[in-house]
Order: sequence, then structure tokens, then C-alpha cells
Amino acid sequence: MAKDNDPRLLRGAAVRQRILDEAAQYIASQSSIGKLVSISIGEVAEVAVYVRNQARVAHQLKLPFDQEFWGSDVTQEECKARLQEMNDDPSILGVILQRPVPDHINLRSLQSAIHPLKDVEGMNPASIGNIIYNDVALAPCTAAAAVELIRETGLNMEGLEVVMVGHSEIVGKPVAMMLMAEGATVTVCHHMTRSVAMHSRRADVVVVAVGKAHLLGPDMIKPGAVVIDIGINQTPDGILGDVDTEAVKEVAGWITPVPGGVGPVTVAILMRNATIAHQRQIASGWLT
Ligand SMILES: Nc1nc(=O)c2c([nH]1)NC[C@@H]1CN(c3ccc(C(=O)N[C@@H](CCC(=O)O)C(=O)O)cc3)C=[N+]21
Repeated sequence: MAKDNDPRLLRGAAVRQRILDEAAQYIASQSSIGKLVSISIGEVAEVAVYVRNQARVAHQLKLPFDQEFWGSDVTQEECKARLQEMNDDPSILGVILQRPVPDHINLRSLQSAIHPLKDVEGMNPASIGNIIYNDVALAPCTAAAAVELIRETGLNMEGLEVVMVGHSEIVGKPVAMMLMAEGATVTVCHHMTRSVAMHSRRADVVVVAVGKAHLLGPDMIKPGAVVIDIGINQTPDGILGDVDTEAVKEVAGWITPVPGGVGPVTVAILMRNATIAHQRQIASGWLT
């Protein structure tokens, strides 16, 4: 196992603390602030882990927090009605809808039902479009966490060759857009890409968000590359990332561990997004 002070490990702790300190300061400066509500539909292990950490950190920050668990038999109409109520509830600051949702639920329709000013994950189609215009202030949390960790290396992002492995709407695509906004040259690989290795081997930075344990091996990166592992795979050996960390860290220049890398920063970004939503609600005259 990597030693704690292994310089090749790009840990999330320092980035997380900076972001949380800023959010805590903002929250303390407000006479009052609404609550962040996290909605889960059905039982999903990695969602439970995420929501538990949201609750813990919100409590530390003194940010009011609520979690709602909707049964996997909930109907689309019931979901939309509840989201509409939340949009109109002044005690609620923002809403995050955990993924995945049961197959019978139309996720995009629900994301659209969360008012953009309460959309703390930036996944309402009206919100995610901002990223195309380089407005990345309020972006999907995991994607923003990956970008913050690349920035932590100190590498100049302009012209940086980045390969994003995975093209999900909540991670892969936002990461690609956000890094392009920083001037990087981004290649996005996915399940139809003929050879991922052909692309990843020439990359300065490889970001992996596929959901396949140890998908990325040491032969798939060039020496000194930055490797950002966004995978959270439940396996009989515990939670593994999408990268074979022990083998890849012998070749990489930096590599984010799982746990201890992107995950903790994701939670911090969500808290920051909540404070940004609050500022936007004030700017829009919703709040005084
Ligand atoms: N709309 C939506 N957005 C998400 O961002 C989202 C989601 N749905 N569904 C579930 C996944 C999973 N996810 C995690 C985030 C942080 C940790 C985390 O804090 N991990 C810690 C360890 C956690 C622990 O073991 O306590 C770490 O990696 O160090 C885990 C999982 C976000 N997700």
C-alpha cells in the first residue's frame, strides 16, 4: 500500500480543506441560509456513502441539511410534484438528485424540474449549458473536483494534452468542457473508442470515470503523467478505483488515490456550489 507521504499520490485533503474553509466563512457571514436537500431514489451503495459524507460535512459547516429517501416505486409525477414544492419552498436553498435513479424514472425530466437557481449540481439542462459558454462557477461536483486536482499539480493547463476516459453527462462530458475552458486539448474516449491506450499513452493527464475496477493499467500511460481516478467500484476486495493505483503509481507523476482523492473534494465542491446558489438567489432578488 502506498505510504502516507508518497509524493506521487495526489490527495484531496488539502484542496478539500481550502474549499470547505471558504464555504464555512461564507455561511458564517450569512444571518440565515436555507437547507441543502439531497434526494435518493431507491437503495444504491455509493449514493449512501456520498449522502452520509454530505450530511457530516454540512453539519461541520453549520449548513442546514436534509436528506429525502424516495422508494424505488415512486412515480415520475410524484417526483416532479415534490420537486416543484421544493422549488417554491423558501426554507430550501438547493436540491441535489443522486444518481442512479430507477429505470422507470426519466432523470433528465427531473433534472429540468429543479429550478436552475436551486440546482446545486448544475445538472439542469439550462445549467449545464453554461459550461459551453465557459461559465463553470457552478458545475457538476465530481467533474469540478477532477479539475481542481489537476490544478493542484501546478501544471499549466494551456495546451495540456488531456484524455478523458468515459463520456457520462455528469462527469466525462463536463470534465472535457471545463478543461477546454482552461485551454487544454481534450480527447474523450468511450466504449466505442477503438484503442483507449493509443490515446491515453500520449496524454499529459488521464482522467478515468468509467466504473470498471482497474481499467487503467501502467502500460496505458506515459511516464510522469497525471492520473485522476474517478472510479468507485464496489468489489469483494472493497472499493476500488478505475485505475490500478499500485501499478500505475510506479509510472505516473501524480495519481489520485481511491479513497482519499476525488471523493472528498466532490463533497467540498457541493458545499461550495450551495453557497454559490445562495449568492445567485440574492442577486436574482429571490432573497434579501
Ligand atoms: N447526482 C449525483 N452526483 C454525484 O456526484 C454522485 C451521485 N449522484 N451518485 C453517487 C456518486 C458517488 N459519489 C461519491 C462522492 C464522494 C464520495 C466520497 O466521499 N468518497 C470518499 C470515501 C467515502 C467513505 O468511505 O466515507 C473517498 O473517496 O475518499 C463517494 C462517492 C458521488 N456521486
